Amino acid sequence: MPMPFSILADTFEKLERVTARTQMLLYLVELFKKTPPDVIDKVVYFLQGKLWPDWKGLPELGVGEKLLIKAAAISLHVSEQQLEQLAKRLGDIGQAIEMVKAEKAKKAPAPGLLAFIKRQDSSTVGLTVEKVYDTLAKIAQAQGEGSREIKLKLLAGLLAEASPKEAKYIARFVEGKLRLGVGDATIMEALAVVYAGSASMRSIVERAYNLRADLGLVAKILATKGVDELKHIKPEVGIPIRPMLAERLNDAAEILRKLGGKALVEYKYDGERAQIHKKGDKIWIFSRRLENITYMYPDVVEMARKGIKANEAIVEGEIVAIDPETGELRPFQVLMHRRRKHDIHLVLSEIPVAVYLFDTIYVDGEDLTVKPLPKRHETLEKIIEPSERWQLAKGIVTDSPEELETFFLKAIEDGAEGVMAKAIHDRSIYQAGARGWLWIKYKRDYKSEMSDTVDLVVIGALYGKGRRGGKFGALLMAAYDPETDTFKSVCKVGSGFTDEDLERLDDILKPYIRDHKPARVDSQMKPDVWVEPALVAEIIGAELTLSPIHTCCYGWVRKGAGISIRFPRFIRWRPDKGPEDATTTKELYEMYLRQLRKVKEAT
Ligand SMILES: Nc1ncnc2c1ncn2[C@@H]1O[C@H](COP(=O)(O)OP(=O)(O)OP(=O)(O)O)[C@@H](O)[C@H]1O
Repeated sequence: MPMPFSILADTFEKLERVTARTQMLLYLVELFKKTPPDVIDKVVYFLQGKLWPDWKGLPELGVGEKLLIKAAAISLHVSEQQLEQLAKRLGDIGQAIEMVKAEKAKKAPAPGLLAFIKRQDSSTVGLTVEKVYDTLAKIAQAQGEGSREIKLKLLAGLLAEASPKEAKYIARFVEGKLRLGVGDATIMEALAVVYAGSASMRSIVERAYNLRADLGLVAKILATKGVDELKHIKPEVGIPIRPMLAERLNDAAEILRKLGGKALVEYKYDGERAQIHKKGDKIWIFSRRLENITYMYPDVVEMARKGIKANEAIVEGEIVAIDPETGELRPFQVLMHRRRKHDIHLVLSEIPVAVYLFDTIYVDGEDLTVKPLPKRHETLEKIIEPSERWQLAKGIVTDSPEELETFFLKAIEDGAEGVMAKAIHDRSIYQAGARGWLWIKYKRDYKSEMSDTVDLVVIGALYGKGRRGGKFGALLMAAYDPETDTFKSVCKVGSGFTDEDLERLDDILKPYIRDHKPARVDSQMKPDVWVEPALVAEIIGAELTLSPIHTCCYGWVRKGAGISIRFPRFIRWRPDKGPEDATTTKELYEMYLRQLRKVKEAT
C-alpha cells in the first residue's frame, strides 16, 4: 500500500509547532501507526532530514537556492524574480512556494471535465512517500555533465505534483532546512511503542542502532521482522558502530577502586577518534560522530591496508597530529586544520599523523563487542603489524595508585591529555554507544577549582552591549539529558571568546535560530533568540554552583535549584561532537558531588 506524502507533510506541520517532547512523541506514534512497514525506513530518514545516513558517503542533493527557485518558478509558472522577492520578504523559500501555489489553486479557472477527472484522480492517490523519496534520491544521484538540467526537471516535476503544503516541505528538505527538532532517541521511543508494544523496549532498538548506525534500516528490520530479529544484530564491516565512551574521575585510587582494583591504563591521546574498517583492500574511516572521514586521511588508509593482518576487521584508535621533525605529539587544534583544508594531499606532509590503536570490535566473522577487554586486546595485538606511525596505544596494567599517577604524569609530559583507565575483568565488554564506568578518563587539571572542561550545547543567544551592541555576545548553554532526550540549561557564557570567535558567531548560529523554544529544550531563562540544539562548545569555569534559574539537575541537590557553572569561559568549538554527545546532566551531577567531597576534605 503506497503511503500518501500528505500524511508526512501534516505531521511535519504539527512537529514544527510542538513545544513539549511528550506531544512530539504522540505525533510520531500516530505517524508510525499510519506507515506501511516497507516504507518506514524512508519515513525515518525524512524525520532525520536526510535521504540516507551521512556515513554512507552518498551524494547530497546538490540543489542550491538558485536551482530550487528556478525549479519552483517553472512548476508555478511565475518568474524567478517574483518568487525570489517573496522568499526574501518571508525569509523562507518553502513558505513562498506554498503561498504562490495556494493562490494559483484558488484562481484556477473552473476545470473542464478532463481536468476535473484528472484532479479527482490525483487527489485520491496524490504524491506518495515513495515517489517523493525516489525522485529526491534520483536528484541526488544525478552527477556530472548535464546533471543540473536533470535535477531541475525532476524537482520542477515533483513540485508541480505536490499540494501547496507538500511543496513547502519538499522545498525545505531540499534546502536542508527541514529542522523539526526530532531527536533520534524520540524516534526510537516511538518505534518501540508502535512495533514492540512499549516504550520500555527502546533499549533493544537502541542496542541495534548502536551496532548499526542506520536508524532507517533498524526501523525496517523492526517493522518487517519484529523485535526478536533486532536482538541478534551484529557489527558489519562498512557500517559504523556507535563508540563506547568513558566516565571521568581525577583520583588514581578512586579510579582503581571503581574498576575493580586492577586496570589497563593507556595514554589518552588528544586527537580524533577513528573507527577503521577493513574488508580485503577496502578501508573506511569513521569519526566519533560516525561521519565517513576516509577522504581526509589517505595516509591512514595506507597504514591500515598494510598494518591490519586480518581480512575483515573493525579497529579503533586515535589519530594524532605529530611534529614532522621530532615525531612528538601535537594538540588537537593542529589536527583540526586538516578538516578545513580542501586539498588534503597538500597537508599530508604539513600535518603528518600517527595512529594509536586501542580496541577491536570485529575480526573475520567474530563479534568481539561481547568479549572482555583482555581478549579484544590480545586479538588487536595479533592482527596489527606495527610501524612508526601505526602502533598500539602506550599502556600498562596496574593495581597501584602510585604507579597510575606516575604514568599519568608521564603521559602529560609526552603531550597526551591524560590517561584512560579501563576495566579488565570478565564483564569488561565493549558497550557500544554507552558512557559507563568500564572506561574512566583522567585528564590534566586545568589549574582551577573546576578541574575539567565540559562540553555544552548552545540553546540560545543574547545580544551584546556597547561595542558588541546588535551582535551576539553571549550564549545560553545546556547539558544533555538522555533519559528525557532534552537539553537543560546550565549557564550563560559571554567570556573566553576571541574577537574572531565573536565575528563568526552570527554566521555560525544563523541556520539554527528559531522563533520559539525548540521542543527538546528545557530552560526557564529566556534568551534573545532560541537556538536549535546542534552546536557543541567546550566550557570551563571556576566551579560548579547551585542556581535557582538553571534547569540542569533541577531539584537533585537541593529543592528549587539546578546545577550551574560560575564564571564560565568559552574554550573552543567541538565540531566533532553532536548535541547528544555533550556532557550529560548526570555527569554534571557527579562532578558536583566530587567537588563537594573535595571541599569537605580540604576543610
Ligand atoms: N587510549 C585511548 N582509549 C580510548 N579512547 C581514547 C584513548 N586515547 C584517546 N582517546 C579518546 O578519548 C575519548 C574518550 O573520552 P570520552 O568518552 O569522554 O569522549 P569525549 O567526550 O570525546 O572525550 P573528551 O571530550 O574528553 O575528549 C575517545 O573518544 C577517544 O577519542
